[in-house]
Amino acid sequence: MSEQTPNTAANDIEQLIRNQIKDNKVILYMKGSPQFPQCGFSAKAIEVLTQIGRPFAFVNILENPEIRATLPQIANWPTFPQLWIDGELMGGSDIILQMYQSGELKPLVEANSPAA
Ligand SMILES: N[C@@H](CCC(=O)N[C@@H](CS)C(=O)NCC(=O)O)C(=O)O
Repeated sequence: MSEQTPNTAANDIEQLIRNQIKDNKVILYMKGSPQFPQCGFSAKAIEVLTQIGRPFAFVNILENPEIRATLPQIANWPTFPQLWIDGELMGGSDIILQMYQSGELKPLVEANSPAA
């Protein structure tokens, strides 16, 4: 039935996101790419993760409008970037920076991402 299509599509996107978060222990949803962040907040998150120096996955939400629309509802967090570690949302760029400065973030990333 055609009226089921939107819900089915939304469920597919939600499942895709849940799989990304499950399959990638450190994943950043961001605007642009690590090489070319397209927002100052995403650039700040990348600076921190680059300092930590462990591999991480990323999703460019500018190229994935469905993820951009759906993730904030799943996460209950309205903005990007979003850093997820081991299935949990850490937060956006302010929290990422705070956690880095407090010394909390580096060991957490290291525990969830082996050196390349
Ligand atoms: N203080 C926030 C700033 C992030 C923010 O305001 N992001 C905006 C502009 S890049 C955003 O994602 N808006 C929703 C959208 O563009 O979909 C943080 O710590 O991450």
